[in-house]
Amino acid sequence: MKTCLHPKYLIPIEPRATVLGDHALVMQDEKILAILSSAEARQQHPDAQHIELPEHAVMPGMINLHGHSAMTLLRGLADDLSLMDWLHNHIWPAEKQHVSEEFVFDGSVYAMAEMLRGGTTTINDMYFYNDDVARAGLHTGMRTVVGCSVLEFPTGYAADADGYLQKALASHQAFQGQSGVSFRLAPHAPYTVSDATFKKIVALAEKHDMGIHCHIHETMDEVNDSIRDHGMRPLQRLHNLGLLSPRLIAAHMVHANEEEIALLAQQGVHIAHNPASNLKLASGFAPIHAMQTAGVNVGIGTDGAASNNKLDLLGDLRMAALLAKAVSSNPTALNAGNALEMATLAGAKALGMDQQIGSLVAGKFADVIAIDLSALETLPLFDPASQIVYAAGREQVSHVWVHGRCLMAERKLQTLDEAQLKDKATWWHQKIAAA
Ligand SMILES: CSC[C@H]1O[C@@H](n2cnc3c(O)ncnc32)[C@H](O)[C@@H]1O
Ligand SMILES: [Zn+2]
Repeated sequence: MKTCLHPKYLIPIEPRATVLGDHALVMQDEKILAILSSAEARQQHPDAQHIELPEHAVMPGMINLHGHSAMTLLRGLADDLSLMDWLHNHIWPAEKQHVSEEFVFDGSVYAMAEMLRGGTTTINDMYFYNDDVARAGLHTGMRTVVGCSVLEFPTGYAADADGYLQKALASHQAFQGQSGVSFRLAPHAPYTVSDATFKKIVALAEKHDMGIHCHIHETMDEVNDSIRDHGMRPLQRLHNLGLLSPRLIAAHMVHANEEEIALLAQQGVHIAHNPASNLKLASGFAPIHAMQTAGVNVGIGTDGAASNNKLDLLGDLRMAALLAKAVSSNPTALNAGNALEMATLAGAKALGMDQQIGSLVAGKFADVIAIDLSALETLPLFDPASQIVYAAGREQVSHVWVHGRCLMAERKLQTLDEAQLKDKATWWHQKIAAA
């Protein structure tokens, strides 16, 4: 099947800072077939379904580089706390009581519906019950990278680190060959994973060619506790254990000094920046501009809905751009074009998927979104990239395709029933509130 999009503006991300007018994007089956002038597209592809998007910008679907999808069901359960208080006294007890296969599937589907409605087409997740996160991805059609969590302590999912690792490898094996779903090893954090387990993870990641996803340097407490317990900062400890490499996505990295930024660049580590969660938990201000200047690849994430509390990548992108300027005292830091790249191609690079997604280039998967810029809030329109990053809201995302499949048209989800999803969320609320 062939579909031709005719938007007002086409923002392919590659080549950098390009905005095309009077151009069309041709999708065939799951791939991008061509980008060419609108007139040529009509002439060369008369048999295609032609979709007119006269007020819209079309760009690659956004990549949420760090999330815990199922935590939508815990949204608003514990607010206005520091990370350790939030985790130890509220979230981990709630997870112990409620997290199950059903919880993870329902919560993940719900999160994916919210993310798709906001123009996110790929989620790099990290949670428990790997198979159920993967099933949620297949059910919704969202491109899903399942981070298979590893911790030293028992949960309802596994008894110990080896148990989590076995489950990770079993999930990786079970879904081999399924397009749209892949797996990474996800040690939770330096303060919940031992040296021995980190070493096993490095070896397994190499053996099975898997990426690694870990919370690192999220708070100053984490850094100080590591100096107390290990005699060094977490990043140095992970470096000594061989974890720092292009396989690694370090979520947060709020506290990084100059030497650590140089080390991240040298080792090719990717960063998932989570501005909203970092602000809400008062974790700090990540030195994103310094990292980018040093050559570190930085993508953007929402973190979970229990610490954000939205899964609104577009909103968080605006926050990231504003914060980058304030933190570096430099108004040119993270301009609109670079911000869009952060939410697309940088995320794809971090996942090792930049040959498949992250920009609108012939041969890549057709993960594409359209944003209606005709709203009162986004006029007058001088610069589409500026308007998307600084002025548009996620509710202006009108259409979403993943793998060439239309998952939202004119803001209506095509594969999911919104009323049913809301009923499920209410059911879970009653169950959790009653406990
Ligand atoms: C093992 S992955 C899931 C695990 O991580 C917890 N979590 C969610 N958000 C954060 C965060 O920002 N820092 C550290 N840990 C977080 C989640 O509740 C799960 O227990
Ligand atoms: Zn997180």
